[in-house]
Amino acid sequence: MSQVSHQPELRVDNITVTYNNGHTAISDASFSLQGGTLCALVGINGSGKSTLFKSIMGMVKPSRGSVTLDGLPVARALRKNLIAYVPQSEEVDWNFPVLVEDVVMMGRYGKMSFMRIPSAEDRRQVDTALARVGMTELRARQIGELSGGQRKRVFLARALAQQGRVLLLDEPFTGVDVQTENAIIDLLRALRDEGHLVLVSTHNLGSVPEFCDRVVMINRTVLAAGLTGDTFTRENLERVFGGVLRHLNLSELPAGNGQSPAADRLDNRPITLPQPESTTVRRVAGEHYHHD
Ligand SMILES: Nc1ncnc2c1ncn2[C@@H]1O[C@H](COP(=O)(O)OP(=O)(O)OP(=O)(O)O)[C@@H](O)[C@H]1O
Repeated sequence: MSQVSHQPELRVDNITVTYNNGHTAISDASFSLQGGTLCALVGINGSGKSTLFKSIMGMVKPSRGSVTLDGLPVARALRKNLIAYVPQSEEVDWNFPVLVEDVVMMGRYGKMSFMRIPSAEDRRQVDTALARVGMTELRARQIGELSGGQRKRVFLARALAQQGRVLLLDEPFTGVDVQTENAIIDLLRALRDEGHLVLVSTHNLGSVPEFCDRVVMINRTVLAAGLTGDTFTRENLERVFGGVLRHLNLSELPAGNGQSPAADRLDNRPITLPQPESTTVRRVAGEHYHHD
């Protein structure tokens, strides 16, 4: 992606999303974000993070409220290819026989004619995107032959090739090694510096103050949103994660007075977001960590 000419504004206004089975996953959720921002979306399992992404992507339709980009209804913004989405890897069929470079070329489809014949520019953007995620050497491999971390890089490259102004990433750090996590973080920072709006859901709370300018905290609605130093506080973490946050030493976090950036307090400390399962092994802040 190149420097964006104009910084986008994403507005989510009072959206409510109810699935066909009657379950309301999000109620009255609102926040807005400007370009040149790297924002974390945090919340427990089932709090509605993927639902929020899917409603921004027009994949589920809110029964109330609206999502706009620069004042355009999101459907129009999507038709203009302004928003790119990197889904959770579980949502992808890995048995589908397709080469890495073809997956990345899919990011260009919205810019091609009906015949989908790639132009020199399309090929150049695919080359650039593959290089930015360090996957040039594996471009001719089948996607199903790659490791989990490599697959994540490929889908990130597909989003880069799309050249959207807004980039949504659903848990890009799950199952990746520290080196890949650092590479992804560096890339997201570069995109932010180029003026893109990057919204990333993550379970790795320890890395949030380190790399995110802003945070949106949800549990079926937006409970807090703002600058990380003001928002990623003990008080708000307790509201979002409640009693399940027993592994976090809350006394070491700021109390929520906006004075003290949480980043100073969280360096190199493993913080976990407990899962509903009774026993999980999770990589937290670069370490393998076991809890019951
Ligand atoms: N297609 C669907 N039909 C009915 N309910 C759904 C559907 N998709 C999700 N839900 C429910 O909506 C709620 C929010 O789900 P969502 O996937 O948005 O959560 P999440 O925050 O992304 O969770 P996780 O951290 O586990 O990925 C959950 O209770 C889930 O069971």
